[in-house]
Amino acid sequence: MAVFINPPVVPKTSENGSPLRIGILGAANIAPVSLVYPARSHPDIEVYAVAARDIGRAEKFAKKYGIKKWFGGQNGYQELLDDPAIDVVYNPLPNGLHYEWTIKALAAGKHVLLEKPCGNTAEETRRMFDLAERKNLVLLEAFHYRFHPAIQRVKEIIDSGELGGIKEIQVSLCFPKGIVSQDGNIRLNYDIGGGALMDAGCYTLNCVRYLASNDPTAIISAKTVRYPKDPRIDTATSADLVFPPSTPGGEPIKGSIKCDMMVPHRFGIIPRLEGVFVHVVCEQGVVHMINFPAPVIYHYITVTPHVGKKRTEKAYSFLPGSSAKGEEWWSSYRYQLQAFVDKVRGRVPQTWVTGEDSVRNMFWIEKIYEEIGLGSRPQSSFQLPAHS
Ligand SMILES: NC(=O)C1=CN([C@@H]2O[C@H](COP(=O)(O)OP(=O)(O)OC[C@H]3O[C@@H](n4cnc5c(N)ncnc54)[C@H](OP(=O)(O)O)[C@@H]3O)[C@@H](O)[C@H]2O)C=CC1
Ligand SMILES: O=C1OC[C@@H](O)[C@H](O)[C@H]1O
Repeated sequence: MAVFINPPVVPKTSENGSPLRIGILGAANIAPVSLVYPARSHPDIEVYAVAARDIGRAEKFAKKYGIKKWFGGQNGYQELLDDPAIDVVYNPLPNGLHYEWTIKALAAGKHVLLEKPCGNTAEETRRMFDLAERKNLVLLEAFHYRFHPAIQRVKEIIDSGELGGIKEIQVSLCFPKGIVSQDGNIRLNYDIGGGALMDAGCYTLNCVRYLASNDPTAIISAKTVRYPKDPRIDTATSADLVFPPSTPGGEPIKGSIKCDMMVPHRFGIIPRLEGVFVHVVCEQGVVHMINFPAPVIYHYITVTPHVGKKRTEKAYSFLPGSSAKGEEWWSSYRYQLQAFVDKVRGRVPQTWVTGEDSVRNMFWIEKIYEEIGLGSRPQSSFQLPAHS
């Protein structure tokens, strides 16, 4: 079994007395990989509780993953938030519920690790980060891939100038039909923030902005494939964007993003697996990375200069001698958890995704939805009661 899902279990040995205790809102499919396994090898965080709408489901999840406490039923999520033993909340609810439950968690005084995308709109995102700031709490949008050394290495290569200025950045996250089940999948439900651009596309947009070290200045074009059963949902979206030049007096960068959650199989039977990459064309060469969102499973970075030898790099951990922590088997989620705990504990994390970055990412998701004629996903009507 891959080490990242079966990591060495370390004793909880916090310098601060007891480890941080984290509670999960929802027995979400992603939670074992994104949090439960990574926390096993972190000495200073314990997955302490889970809440599910159905108490039986919460109990089953808790017992399966060795979680001490569970909450369920109509008030289960709120009971978890009200538990004074809990310091941190992980929010992997459907996108359209991110806002309400993050606001409630912050109001209850908890730090929040929030799944991507932050919410349905930039306005929701801004409000969440404002509240976190007012309450002096940590809030992070879980763009886990940013914490892994591999994408950081890609950025280091293009920023070093060894290949000259950046001309074009393409980021693609497309996966074969069948991965997103069509039966009740949250990604196909408009009311709770579904859509390919929200799901996979938020990574591609985040990544192109990260590599361009900038926000787009314009959308050149965008196109989409609508879900036949609900045309408000995109099953695939692509967009061509313009970014400011990477060098003074240089040409603007062209940024292209592509996401698809239902790529048809080759000859109708063979799943296509080639659609997950970052491709950067510079003045004097090209950098290509395979599998930027799940680099621990497998990745490679090829650097092809116009003149000179092509090379292939891999970056499963930071370079020896670096002060940054990490092991070759750490997943992007484990790197992310390291940074999150560091931040909560008042240390400087190796990497951070700022609130402003998250707000801008959401702003451009909405812009692209507007461009393709689908419009933003519905903004939450939730309001904190005045006394909170
Ligand atoms: N970081 C990453 O790599 C990934 C992140 N994600 C993100 O994580 C979040 C959850 O994704 P995923 O784990 O696949 O989702 P799930 O389909 O597992 O749903 C998550 C939880 O949402 C809860 N829920 C609450 N209300 C509803 C509702 N009305 N309809 C359906 N579910 C509801 C369920 O909780 P309960 O148990 O209480 O019933 C469920 O456990 C999304 O924001 C997604 O974008 C997803 C995959 C990968
Ligand atoms: O966050 C995610 O990452 C990988 C995708 O497969 C998934 O749909 C998405 O939610």
